[in-house]
Amino acid sequence: MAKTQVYCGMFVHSTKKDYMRILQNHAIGVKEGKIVFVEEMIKFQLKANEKEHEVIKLNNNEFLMPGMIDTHIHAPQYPNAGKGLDQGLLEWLNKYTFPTEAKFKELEFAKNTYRKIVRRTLENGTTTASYYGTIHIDACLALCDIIEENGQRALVGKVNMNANSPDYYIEESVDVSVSETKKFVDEVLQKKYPRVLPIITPRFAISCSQQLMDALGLLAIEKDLHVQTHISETEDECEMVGKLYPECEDYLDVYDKAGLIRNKTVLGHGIYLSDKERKKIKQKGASISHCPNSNLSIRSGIFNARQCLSEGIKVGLGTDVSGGYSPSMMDAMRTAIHVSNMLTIKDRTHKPITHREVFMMATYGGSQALAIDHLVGNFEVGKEFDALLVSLDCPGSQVDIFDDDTPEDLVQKFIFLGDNRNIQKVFVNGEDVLQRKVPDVCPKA
Ligand SMILES: Nc1nc2[nH]cnc2c(=O)[nH]1
Ligand SMILES: [Zn+2]
Repeated sequence: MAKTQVYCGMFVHSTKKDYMRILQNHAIGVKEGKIVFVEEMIKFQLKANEKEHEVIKLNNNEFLMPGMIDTHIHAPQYPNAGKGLDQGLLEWLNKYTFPTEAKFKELEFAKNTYRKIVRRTLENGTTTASYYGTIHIDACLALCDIIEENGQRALVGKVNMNANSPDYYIEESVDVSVSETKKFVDEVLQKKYPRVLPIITPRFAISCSQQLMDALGLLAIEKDLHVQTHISETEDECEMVGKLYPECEDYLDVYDKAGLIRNKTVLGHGIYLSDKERKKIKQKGASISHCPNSNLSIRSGIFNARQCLSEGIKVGLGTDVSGGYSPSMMDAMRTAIHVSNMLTIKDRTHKPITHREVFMMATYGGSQALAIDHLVGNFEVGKEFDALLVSLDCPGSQVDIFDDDTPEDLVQKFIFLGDNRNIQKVFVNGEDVLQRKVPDVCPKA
């Protein structure tokens, strides 16, 4: 019989009550990938038994935290990460993004690129990602296989677009777009991946007709699927949506009329949402993916995370590669703080979000945003053990520790000064997936 792995030391996670709860001298028991107990070390020591337990002791400068959850990332845009940030959203899509995504018709190119982004995000501590693919079904299916092979947890969306898109990158008709999506969803579900699910992914209201969104909304309801899309990211985009859908009350209403706003819906950005739209998002149990690096890099706007959190809206963080140049959720945490600080600089009555809120949004908040908080997101008994072993004194660490640093200071220092070198192990369902032997990444892709 497999032993229960028992990690002993310091843990940090978020709960329903606390954005950041630190447990010192605690023990977490993990059996068959699941958390079976969380208790004080003294209590565990009373029942510890060599035959049943494999004890792993953390040192003083190490801690465990939940794996990070990237609620919005475009896998096919990874080749563009760190370049082409000289345009605003709509021009950027046409000049850089659509030409790159069109290349995913080529399956080998797709596979090589997807291997790189999945490895890179895992190394940076992303245990779950909600990926946008492209319109190409074969490439999206390959992305699912590669995620599975590498041991990551994910939602994967075949992108839908049948309007206002270039001739070389558009789906032929509503029928083709819907039937390809159904085929993708069915194939993914049939494969019964333990940790990969399909997500309905209309790109945004500009590139989908109402008829297409209606059909996708029906499909999501019929099969109880997740949904992801973009909303209110830039002012130009909002203006164009107003012109394209004059019969709708507002941007959210375009999606809501189609049945796309559900408790499994994650909306990217939402910078320019009205009070009424936010109220409806909350009512419907949908969520927002805040992508701060992208919002600054392509100059979309300043999202008010404090407002959404205080209204009780579920908010996760996203990298939005490649509108955001960094695939790291640590970058997303830091940049979210800076974006919120900008609001305080403009208005001193604004209460900025802190390391505690961003930690929650990168972990538990992300799991709530993707409606997978019954499975992962924190260290509750019964959940799968998706976790990071963080070491602040590992080789290459850029974090220096001082005698008067408190446990919370260590976590703060990791958020602000840490990087992937401090992430020593990445557990998904109890397995250190960085140790997996996976096919090599082709250097030329
Ligand atoms: N940031 C971002 N916004 C979008 N809106 C529609 N498509 C995209 C995209 O690929 N990236
Ligand atoms: Zn995006």
